[in-house]
Amino acid sequence: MSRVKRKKIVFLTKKELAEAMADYTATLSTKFCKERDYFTVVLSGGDLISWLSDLLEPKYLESIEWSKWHIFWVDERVVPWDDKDSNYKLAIDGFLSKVPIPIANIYAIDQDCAALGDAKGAAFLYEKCIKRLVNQNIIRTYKSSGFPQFDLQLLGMGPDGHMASLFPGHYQIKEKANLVTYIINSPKLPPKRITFTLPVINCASYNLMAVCDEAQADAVAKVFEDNYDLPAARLTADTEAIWYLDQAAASKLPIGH
Ligand SMILES: O=C(O)[C@H](O)[C@@H](O)[C@H](O)[C@H](O)COP(=O)(O)O
Repeated sequence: MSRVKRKKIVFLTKKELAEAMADYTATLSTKFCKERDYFTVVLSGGDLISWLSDLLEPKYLESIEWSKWHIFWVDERVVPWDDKDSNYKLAIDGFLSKVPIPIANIYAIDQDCAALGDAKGAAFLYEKCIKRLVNQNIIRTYKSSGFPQFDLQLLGMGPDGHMASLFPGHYQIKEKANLVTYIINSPKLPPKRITFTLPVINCASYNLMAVCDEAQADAVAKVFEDNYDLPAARLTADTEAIWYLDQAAASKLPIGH
């Protein structure tokens, strides 16, 4: 399994963090569109989507090869697509409806499972969708493992140290065989969710974890002490695992860290 050491950059403001995230994403878009004609991007929920709005600036809007983007979710709440808690809805409303990514390249969870609250079915069908795209070579595979390798994942962390829907003390963090798993008693509401498993998350070429605000500062400090009880401390990547923090989120890191 990939084991790159996590890096970090601390930004003075959220605005600077968002600008840097847009620049990072645009640079990787250029790289992967040139190398393989596709750019596979994995989103999470939470505040992340609002920070992506810098990509709507004309300099990016006009230069990015949006038609080559393929969009996935590292985790999704199993609620109807139009529910206020849906990560799909959040991303569509805040970002995806404003850029020319073909709708066929946006891979939401199965609509019926979402409407019925069928987390197990949603996880099964999302895994099937990922495997189909691996067979079509839209998603690469990680070395010889056959695991999907996404180009860029944009992640967030909760104050308890969860990432995606992998929560401390819940067994999903140990899942190694499946690509996608599910939880029906998530400590963060809503309770039913699907999530990529840790091996899939860590196979990605680039993982950018963006964390702002003081509520996450204790968890950030524990992650950088390598406290692996926190799922987010286990984040690596094939090429780069980078943490973008604002000053408040970084405020409990030891001086000089
Ligand atoms: O759907 C979700 O709940 C998530 O994808 C989750 O993993 C999120 O990324 C973190 O909880 C950070 O959320 P905030 O950005 O809101 O702190």
